[in-house]
Amino acid sequence: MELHPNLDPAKLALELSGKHLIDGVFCAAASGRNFDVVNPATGKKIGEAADGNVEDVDRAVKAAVTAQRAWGKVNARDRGKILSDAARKLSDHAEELALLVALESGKALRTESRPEGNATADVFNFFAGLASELKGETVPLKSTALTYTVREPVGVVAAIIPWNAPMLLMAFKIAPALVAGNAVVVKSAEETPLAVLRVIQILNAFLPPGLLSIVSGDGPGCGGPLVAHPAVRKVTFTGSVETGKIIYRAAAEKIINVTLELGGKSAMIVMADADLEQAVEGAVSGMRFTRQGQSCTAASRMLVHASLHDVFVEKLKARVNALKMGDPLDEKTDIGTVISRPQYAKILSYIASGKAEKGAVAHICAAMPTDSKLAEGLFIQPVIFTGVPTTSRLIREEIFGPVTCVIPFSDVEEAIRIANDSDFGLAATVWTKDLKIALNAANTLEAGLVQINQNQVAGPNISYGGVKLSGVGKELSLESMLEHFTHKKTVIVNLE
Ligand SMILES: NC(=O)C1=CN([C@@H]2O[C@H](COP(=O)(O)OP(=O)(O)OC[C@H]3O[C@@H](n4cnc5c(N)ncnc54)[C@H](OP(=O)(O)O)[C@@H]3O)[C@@H](O)[C@H]2O)C=CC1
Ligand SMILES: CCCCCC/C=C/C(=O)O
Repeated sequence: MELHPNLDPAKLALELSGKHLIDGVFCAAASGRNFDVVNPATGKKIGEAADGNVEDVDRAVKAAVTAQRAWGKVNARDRGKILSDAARKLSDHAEELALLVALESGKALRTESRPEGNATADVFNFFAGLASELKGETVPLKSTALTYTVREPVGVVAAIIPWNAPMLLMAFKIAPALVAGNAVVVKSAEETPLAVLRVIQILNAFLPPGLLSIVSGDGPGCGGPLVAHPAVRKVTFTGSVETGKIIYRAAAEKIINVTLELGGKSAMIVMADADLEQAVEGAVSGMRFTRQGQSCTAASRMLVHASLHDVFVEKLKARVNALKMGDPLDEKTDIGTVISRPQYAKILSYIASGKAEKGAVAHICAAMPTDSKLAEGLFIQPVIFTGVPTTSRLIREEIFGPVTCVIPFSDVEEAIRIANDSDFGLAATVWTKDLKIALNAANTLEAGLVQINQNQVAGPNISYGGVKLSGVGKELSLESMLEHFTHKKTVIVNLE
């Protein structure tokens, strides 16, 4: 199979190996140690990442403090212009970035990694265009005083990112932070350090040294010191609830603001009058089967009116069965692998516990790849469970794998009750032709994002973030830049 003759992702991975990017230059870890980066589709090592520790973090943060002082004084529109030029460069490199992320994450190039590369550049473009919105207000306090507010950068931001959409979720954080006048130090996820390092390298060509650094390393040894560093004045994080709590506590010690995006157990409610074909398509895209379900918004609880339940399940099975699992770099592949051995084992244990539930039926879909090169690949066949009690861990816990449950309901009230009976509250969808039912459901669902008759947002400019255990704060909107990456300062001038 001859693929992308001018771009060799294996060569790119090796070139990026064993490096942080601190203060504008590539450097090795202070400890001299690296850890392996593995292609989850083959089990083979593709490179190494620098194993960062407190020393690396301290260098990155100190460089950020110095760079931010000057960057914060650059006119906002000029910062926006710089980021807009950088976004264009990211677009030029989108295919290379897609190949790298496909290689290290196992996400299929056509369905997942290429869209991620393009969306990453788009997020930078979006925030670059918002630079003029960094404005204040005048306050009618009294006629003998001029009272106004200004938006000031918070200073140095720590961005701790996951592996499921590493470039895109990093862009959610660093694009608004930089446009708002901050410096950023990123800690990448151990599984996916390479594509994001290349993104940071590309951006650094446009930015002053030290303004945007990236360190790789493990969570407690590298992410921990970054969050705790006295000069870090804001933390923005996407990942698990457990790590989110650790970060929230550490931020509380310093009384600094955090944004936490901690995943979900999103409900998709298919009412009796729904357009079934549309709902089934929404189930396939919403569950993110093409990413092995490794999405925080995955529609992992499908509540379907009892009158449609059986036919919905049959249609969904047929649709998922048609997806091709295989080599992530092959253009014909729909579904790649899961990310790592621990995640693979965790997902399989959920599937086993689901199968052991009384009354549960596991509908296994899509064929495993047969290519011997992929024999060690972390492929899991999508599973659609039916007959699972709503008390099951399958329905209550985030699996972050290609596993969904279809749950029948008999009336709208029951559907809403089941949907809200969750510790999470990130996203939900409702499928109906009845506008009144749709809007009532939107009003009562406990979720940060509710979509009606669709399961995909077109692009940035939504206020994205959850309630309950799904996190605090918003991303991807003007509000996220203003509220989470600036302080509002009030100035009162006595005119008497
Ligand atoms: N909301 C979402 O989009 C995501 C949710 N998850 C959920 O989390 C589960 C586990 O995945 P996992 O990768 O372990 O998630 P984590 O929350 O552990 O990892 C996310 C990021 O946090 C870092 N980290 C871990 N511990 C600390 C710490 N003490 N201080 C600072 N940073 C830290 C990680 O580093 P390192 O890579 O070194 O561990 C990684 O960069 C998944 O099954 C899924 O349910 C996971 C990813 C994304
Ligand atoms: C649904 C709103 C757009 C945000 C997308 C963030 C993606 C996260 C993920 O897939 O895990």
